[in-house]
Amino acid sequence: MLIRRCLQTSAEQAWRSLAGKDHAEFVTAAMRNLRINKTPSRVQEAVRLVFVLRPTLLTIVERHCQTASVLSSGASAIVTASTGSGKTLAYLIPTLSKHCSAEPHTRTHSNQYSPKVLILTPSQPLVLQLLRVVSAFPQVSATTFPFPEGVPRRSIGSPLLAVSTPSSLITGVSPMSKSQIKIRKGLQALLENTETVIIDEADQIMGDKSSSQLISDLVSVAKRISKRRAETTAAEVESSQALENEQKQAVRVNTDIQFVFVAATLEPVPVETNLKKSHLPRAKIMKLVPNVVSCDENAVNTPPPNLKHSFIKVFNENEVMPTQEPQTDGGVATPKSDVSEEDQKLARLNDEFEAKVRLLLQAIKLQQTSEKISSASDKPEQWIVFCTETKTVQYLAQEIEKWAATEAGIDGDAIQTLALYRHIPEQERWAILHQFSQGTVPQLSKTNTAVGTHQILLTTDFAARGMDFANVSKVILFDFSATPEQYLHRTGRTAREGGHGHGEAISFVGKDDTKMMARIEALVRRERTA
Ligand SMILES: Nc1ncnc2c1ncn2[C@@H]1O[C@H](COP(=O)(O)OP(=O)(O)OP(=O)(O)O)[C@@H](O)[C@H]1O
Repeated sequence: MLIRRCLQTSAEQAWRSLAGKDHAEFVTAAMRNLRINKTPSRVQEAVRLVFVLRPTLLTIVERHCQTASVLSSGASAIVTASTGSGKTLAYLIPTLSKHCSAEPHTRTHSNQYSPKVLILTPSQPLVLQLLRVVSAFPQVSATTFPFPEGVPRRSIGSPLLAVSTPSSLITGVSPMSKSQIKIRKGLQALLENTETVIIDEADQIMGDKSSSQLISDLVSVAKRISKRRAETTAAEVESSQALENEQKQAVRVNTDIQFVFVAATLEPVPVETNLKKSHLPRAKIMKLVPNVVSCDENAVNTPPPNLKHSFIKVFNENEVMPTQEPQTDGGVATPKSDVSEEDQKLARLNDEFEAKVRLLLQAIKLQQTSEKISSASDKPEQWIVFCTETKTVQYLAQEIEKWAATEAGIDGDAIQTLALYRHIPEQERWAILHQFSQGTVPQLSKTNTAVGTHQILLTTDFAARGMDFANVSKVILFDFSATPEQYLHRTGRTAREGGHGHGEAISFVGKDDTKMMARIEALVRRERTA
């Protein structure tokens, strides 16, 4: 424990020392820190890595200093910071620099396909997004797990990093059977050379029964592997004459497989009284990995600093709901309405829905007309509209297109709607994600060149977590969030760029959403006044 703390402190000092350096010093210090081999190609790669990432790296080092130092030390950690604050690079930089700079694999076992770093994330789009981020590190060999079909294993070789979803991991390690024994056996083979396991969106993964069972299996398999490694290493180290006592202990410490749990939301906000504390994700993690270190880089469950929140009520606040029983008022009975309560509710929901559609169209029109004032930029204005149900996404996509084609003063050709949801064919889904993340609108043939283009992604919670689109200026909650966590993740698709980005979240609030709105307003106010 003491050795681990020493390692952590020295790593923290090393990372902190990078933050205040000028460029030349920075490169030298970073390279020394990354302990890159002095072979020409490695030096070139290291320089490229440091130069390409330098501005981001500097802020990350400053902002996520505790995370960088804890992860460099090899300790298991829970990393929490708000959406868009740069958690991905905050865990990738120390993890990859540690593994890239390590001397040639000292502990390679028979399974040459076992990755050094395994990352689990809840959905396939996030798997691909992560691989895109990792491609900025030229020396890192990364792949999906299961390994891509049709690619010979020889050409994959020994990947440094593999990314998977919980369900793909289970299928990959045990394709024919879902029996616990087979899965654990498969995990044993997969983790043979693994040194770090990262669980992104950890609250979502720990909140799902089968995924959380998988994490528990991973931890127990990792314990067994770590124990075996420790025994082997201890025997080798003890017999070595060259190492000092302290060095021998340090080698022993590093035989543990490191677990890193990453999340923007980890506890319900505020903690639900009817939930047992032991069922909460953080408690579950701490039970599984008792020596885990918490790196709460800013308070957990907080919205990004530059995000503006607006709530628009779409119901008549003065309307009095009829009660079920006839009321007596001074002896005069109020007659019971002919229309059933259920029908009245349906009529109200219908009115609210229509009001939301009108508001959305008005907002688009306002955007289009204000764009005429500012000169059109080459990048489209990007919005994300969240709906609860797929059928609302499909309906809105059609409605906006129809409206834009006929509405006076609107250049329909300048507006592109993209509808994204879970059950859309995979090819189409990738095309939409690619188009929106690139911010390209190739098929638009604007008639009015003074008008900027406007790209509107209509989606469900399928795209609420983790998706990183650089230029989203507005998130509209067409359907209000059911929980504060859902609110934080949906609205967190804007105001990103490591916390430097600005954005606006507009929520349409129905009568049934008022209690949740009060909770969320309190959360947002708490953050503003903090
Ligand atoms: N210091 C920085 N300056 C500018 N951009 C940054 C900085 N740090 C990170 N970014 C960028 O901010 C974006 C958001 O980062 P990332 O996807 O890691 O967020 P996150 O914290 O994981 O959010 P979420 O919880 O929503 O998944 C990325 O495009 C990243 O490159």
